Amino acid sequence: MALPTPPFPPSGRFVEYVRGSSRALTQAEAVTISNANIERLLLSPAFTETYHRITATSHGLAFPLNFPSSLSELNLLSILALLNMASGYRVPLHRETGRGAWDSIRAFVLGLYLSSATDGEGDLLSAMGMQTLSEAKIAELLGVSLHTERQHERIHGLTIGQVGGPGWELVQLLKTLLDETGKVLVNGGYPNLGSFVAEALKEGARVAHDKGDPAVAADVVLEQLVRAVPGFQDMSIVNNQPIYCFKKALFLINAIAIRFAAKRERNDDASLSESSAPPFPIPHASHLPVFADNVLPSILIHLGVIDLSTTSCTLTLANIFPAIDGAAAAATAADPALLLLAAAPEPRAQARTGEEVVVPVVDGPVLTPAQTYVLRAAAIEACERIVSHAHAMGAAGRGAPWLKDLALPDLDNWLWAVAKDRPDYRALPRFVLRNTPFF
Ligand SMILES: Nc1nc2c(c(CN[C@H]3C=C[C@H](O)[C@@H]3O)cn2[C@@H]2O[C@H](COP(=O)(O)O)[C@@H](O)[C@H]2O)c(=O)[nH]1
Repeated sequence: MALPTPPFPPSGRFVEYVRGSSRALTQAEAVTISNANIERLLLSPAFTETYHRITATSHGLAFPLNFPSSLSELNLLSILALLNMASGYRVPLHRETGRGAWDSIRAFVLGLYLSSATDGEGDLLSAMGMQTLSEAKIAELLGVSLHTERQHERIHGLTIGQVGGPGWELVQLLKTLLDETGKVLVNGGYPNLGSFVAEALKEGARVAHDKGDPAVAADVVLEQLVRAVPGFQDMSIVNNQPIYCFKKALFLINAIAIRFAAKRERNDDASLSESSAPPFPIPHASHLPVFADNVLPSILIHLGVIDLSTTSCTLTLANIFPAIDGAAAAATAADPALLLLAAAPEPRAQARTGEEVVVPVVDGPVLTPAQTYVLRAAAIEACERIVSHAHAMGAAGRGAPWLKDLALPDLDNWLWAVAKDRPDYRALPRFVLRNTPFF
C-alpha cells in the first residue's frame, strides 16, 4: 500500500523540515528517547574506545580510479549516492555476491565506470548512457540473477527457472532510478548528474555568500536535488504527519564535503593556482541531519537509545526486535543493551587463527513503509539529541573532553560502521523494507 506524498518543504527550509518532521513524528508515535540512555551510550566503552578509530578510517568514498577531472569524480559520487539503497536486499546480495548493499552498489558503479572506458558502450554514467542500460547489463554488473528457481508442480525433481525474485526486483529499482534521472537531466540540458550537482553547488555558494552564512549552501543544494530528481524525493505522510528524510541527497552533500574538503582548503588559499581546485564550490556539511537508512535506527534500538516499548499499538512497533539472544538477555537482567555497550568481546576465534569470524547474515523483521518512516525519523531525532547531549556534557566537564565537538555526520558514520566492526554487532538484525529506492 503506497503512502501519500506531502508537498515539498517551503523553499530555503529543507534541512529544517527534515529535523522538524522527524521530531514531530517521533513524538506523535510516542517513541521514547531518554537522556539517561543517551548518556549511558556516550560514556560506554563501546562508544568511547572505538569512536576515533572508526570515524577516522571508514568511508569508502575514495575509488581506486584516476579521474580525468574533478567533475568526472563528482559525477561518479553523485550516481553512487543516487543508487545508495538496496538495504532490503542485504541477505540475497550476500548470498549471490558475497557483499552487502553498500559494497554491491559501489561495485556496480565502479563497473559502470570501467565498462564505459573499455567496452565501447559509450559513457554509461552520462544522462543519455544511464537510460540505455538493459536489465541484463545491470544484473551482470551487479552480479545477481534475474531468475528464481521453483519445483515443477508435477514432475518431481525438476526445477524451473523463472524471471523474478530479489535480484530481478533490485534490478528494476536500479533501472527506474537510472532511467528517470537520465530523462530529467536530458530535459534540463545537462550532460550528466555531476554537472547538475555542480550547478546546484554554485547556486548554493552564491546564496550562502549573499546571506553571509556558509551553512545555507547545503540547504540550497538539498532543495535543488530533491525538487528535480524523483530518486531523491524521500518523503511521505504517516498517520497524517508529513516526514522528510532525504537520506541519499544528504549523504551526497556530505560525501562531496568529505571527498573534496582538502581541495576546499586549497581553494580558500588564494596563493594556489586555479588548476588545483575543483571547478565547483564545496559545501559545509557538519551540521546536516543524519542519513536515515535501516542500519542507524536498528543499531540505536539495540543500543537502547530508541525505545519502542511506549509506542502506540496502531503501527505495532513495540516488539519488532524480540530479545536478540535469550541467554545474553538473561545474563544482563532485563537489558540486552548492556552487553553491547561494554567493550567489544575478545574475538577468540580470530585471535587464535587470525581469520575473520564469520557471522551469518540474517534478515531482521520485514516492515511496512509507514513503520520504516517512523523508525528513520526516530533515528534522525535520536542523533540530534545525542549530539546536543554530548555538547552539554562537554560544557559541564562530564565524559570525554572531545564530546563537545561531536558532529552529526561523524556520529552517523560511527553508528553505520560500528555495526560492521564487532562480531556481536554484525549479528544484530536490521529491519528490512523491500522495493524502496530510498535506502
Ligand atoms: N546512514 C548511513 N547509511 C549508509 C552509509 C553507507 C556508506 N557508508 C560509508 C560511506 C561513507 C561513510 O563514511 C561510510 O563509511 C551506506 N549506507 C546505507 O546502509 C544501508 C545498508 O547497507 P549494508 O549494511 O551495506 O547492507 C544501505 O541502505 C546503504 O544505503 C552511511 O555512511 N551512513
